[in-house]
Amino acid sequence: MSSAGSSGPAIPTVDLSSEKAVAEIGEVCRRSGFFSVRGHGIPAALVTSAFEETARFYARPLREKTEFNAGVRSQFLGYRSVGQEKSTSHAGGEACEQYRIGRTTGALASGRPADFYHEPFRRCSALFERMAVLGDTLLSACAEGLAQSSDFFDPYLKPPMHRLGLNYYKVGYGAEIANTVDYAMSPHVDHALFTVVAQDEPGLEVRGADGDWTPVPVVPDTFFVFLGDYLQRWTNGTYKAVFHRVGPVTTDRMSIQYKHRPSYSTVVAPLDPFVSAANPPRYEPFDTGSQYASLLASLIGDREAAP
Ligand SMILES: O=C(O)CCC(=O)C(=O)O
Ligand SMILES: [Fe+2]
Repeated sequence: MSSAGSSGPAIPTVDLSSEKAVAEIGEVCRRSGFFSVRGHGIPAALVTSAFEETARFYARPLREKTEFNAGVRSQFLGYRSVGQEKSTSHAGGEACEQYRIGRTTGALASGRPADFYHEPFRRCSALFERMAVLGDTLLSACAEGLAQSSDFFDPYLKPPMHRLGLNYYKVGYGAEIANTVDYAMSPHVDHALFTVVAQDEPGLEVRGADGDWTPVPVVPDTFFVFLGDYLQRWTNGTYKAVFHRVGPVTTDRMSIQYKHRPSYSTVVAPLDPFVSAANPPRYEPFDTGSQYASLLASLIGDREAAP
């Protein structure tokens, strides 16, 4: 395992093409829950074209972007305008424009099909598919790192509800929505097994076990991976979920975040191998269907355009 990062605790880098990768991932998920990956096989040109496509979308006039508005009927796929997502830590909103692609579930009444929301994002959709394969590889390694079989989590991902997020942080967006904090996205833990991030400019920061924030550098050909709530909950805290935020933005910035997620309505609670009389469940069950959907509705509201 090598290290990258100019300040704060070093960020370990795992080379996925190495035989040691599985052991390293297991170790780092217990220790801090975050690491960089290289040797992942996703072409740099695909990531570059996904960023270019994202920039082209955000350069469109607002009235065109709002045709793709996220809401209950889109199952929160699509466009979230600046500040539309409320902060969980201050009175304002998140100082960025956002977009989500992913599949919908038949368990909820759907309006427009997911294809409609993917239409402006052909390259990002191709990247999404590659990320899902990478996500499966990482999840197998996470399982093996827990001394379980590589397919241990597979029954909970049939079908998965992965998401690709495309965020744009323009300088001044915080002031535009009268935020009184200087960071651009509030500290939070993701509702996911883990998240894989590409940034075109630095800005992402992660909180370590010591409570200090570490900036995540932009390193060519690497992605940054951090664990979310669901793996911490399933493993009863053996694996660590990572608080993260986006600091003050001094240069326009984009991020692409891939969230590896279980199927709709999976109830995530500490699993048997991680619970005993000496180690009782430390987390309540969380329903990734109804509980997750009402959380999104409370944070994002419903601005979906009429079909
Ligand atoms: O922009 C980033 O780097 C991270 C965004 C994020 O944390 C999220 O969308 O959940
Ligand atoms: Fe996040």
